[in-house]
Amino acid sequence: MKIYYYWSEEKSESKYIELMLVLWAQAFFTFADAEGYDNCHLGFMLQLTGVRLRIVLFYKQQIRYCFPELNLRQGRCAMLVEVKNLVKRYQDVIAVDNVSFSIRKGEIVGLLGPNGAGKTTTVNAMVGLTKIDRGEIYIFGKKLKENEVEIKRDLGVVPQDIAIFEELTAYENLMYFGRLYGLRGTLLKERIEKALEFTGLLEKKKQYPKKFSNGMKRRLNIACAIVHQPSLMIMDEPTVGIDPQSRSYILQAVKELNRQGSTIIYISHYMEEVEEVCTRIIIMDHGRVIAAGTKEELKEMMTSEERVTAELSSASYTLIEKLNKLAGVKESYVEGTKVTVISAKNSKNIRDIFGLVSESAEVISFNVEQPSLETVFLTLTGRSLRN
Ligand SMILES: Nc1ncnc2c1ncn2[C@@H]1O[C@H](COP(=O)(O)OP(=O)(O)OP(=O)(O)O)[C@@H](O)[C@H]1O
Repeated sequence: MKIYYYWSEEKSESKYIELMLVLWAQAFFTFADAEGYDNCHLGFMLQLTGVRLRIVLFYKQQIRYCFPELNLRQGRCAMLVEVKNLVKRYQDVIAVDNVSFSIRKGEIVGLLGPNGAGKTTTVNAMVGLTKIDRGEIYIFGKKLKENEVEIKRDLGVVPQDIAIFEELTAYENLMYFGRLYGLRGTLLKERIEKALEFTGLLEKKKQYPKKFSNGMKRRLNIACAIVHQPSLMIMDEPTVGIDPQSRSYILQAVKELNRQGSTIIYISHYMEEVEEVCTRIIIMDHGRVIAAGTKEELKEMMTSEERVTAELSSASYTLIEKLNKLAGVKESYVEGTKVTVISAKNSKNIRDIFGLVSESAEVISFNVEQPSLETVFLTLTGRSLRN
């Protein structure tokens, strides 16, 4: 079992005592590296503030024991983002209805839902653009309400509507946004070059965005959001209205940003994009979170049966009778030369099905059908994602 230890970033008055404590602890435990808590089941945290020592034990990223008192702020350190019971109303419309979720460092979390589901309102609240009616938001372990300026310094936002200056060149746009984040001098120039290179716009740096295609504008929008190399990126539908080539470029860039250390919240109503880039998905509808998990977990949650189809050189009713007698098979039927077999979940009868169909005729194709996220969404909401 790996053990993780975490040092609070609060100023300690004695680094020497901290060091002694670590040396003492190391005599008893094997440590995982400080970044590795995601894989750790058990951990402890020592914090020394002034003369006060606090010991926190956690299990599966949850605080289980804290001495001398439970300090929730520290408890949230394992989570990069925590949204709790968020409510936002616009007159009669409840845009966000008691939404709670948390995000760990290193994740790419997809916020998926149809138009009007409450996705943009949720992230606008997270970046302080929308005043909320109820709830709490913690980012980097700090309460947004009290630490907005500090939090925003390490946050990158790609808004749904392209937010660039058409009358400034691509380079000047980045200069503007870089300065907003406090970058100056050589560091600013280096970061601009990097952001332009990253988004494939280096050769266009002296050009004005009004001459850019929509895809290039979207890429410049992203460059402006990453120029200060934020730890957390929020991308609100960054691929709307662009050509497939630019879309693929942006999706690759999202993955690369994550490899370089950014945690990403990716909002979309394109199921296939979310499936491609996200490590976890939160599905919203009518202002609520209706499901969350990895795509495999979501599919698993929704599937009650397994479906196998086989295209054969010829298909007979004798084969159907034999298939129907197999353990776990609920139903099988034939349409022309195509045979479909529906079994209960986890029947583990694929080998037997293949055995029977291949005995009976030549197998042209054999597919074990996987449920799509679209099916998951339909099952959960009763409507298609892009209605
Ligand atoms: N400024 C506003 N004034 C009034 N109602 C609003 C406002 N902003 C959003 N709404 C309403 O709140 C609900 C949630 O909207 P929101 O934009 O958060 O959804 P969304 O999931 O981001 O949708 P989309 O994919 O279309 O951006 C909708 O019913 C919308 O009409």
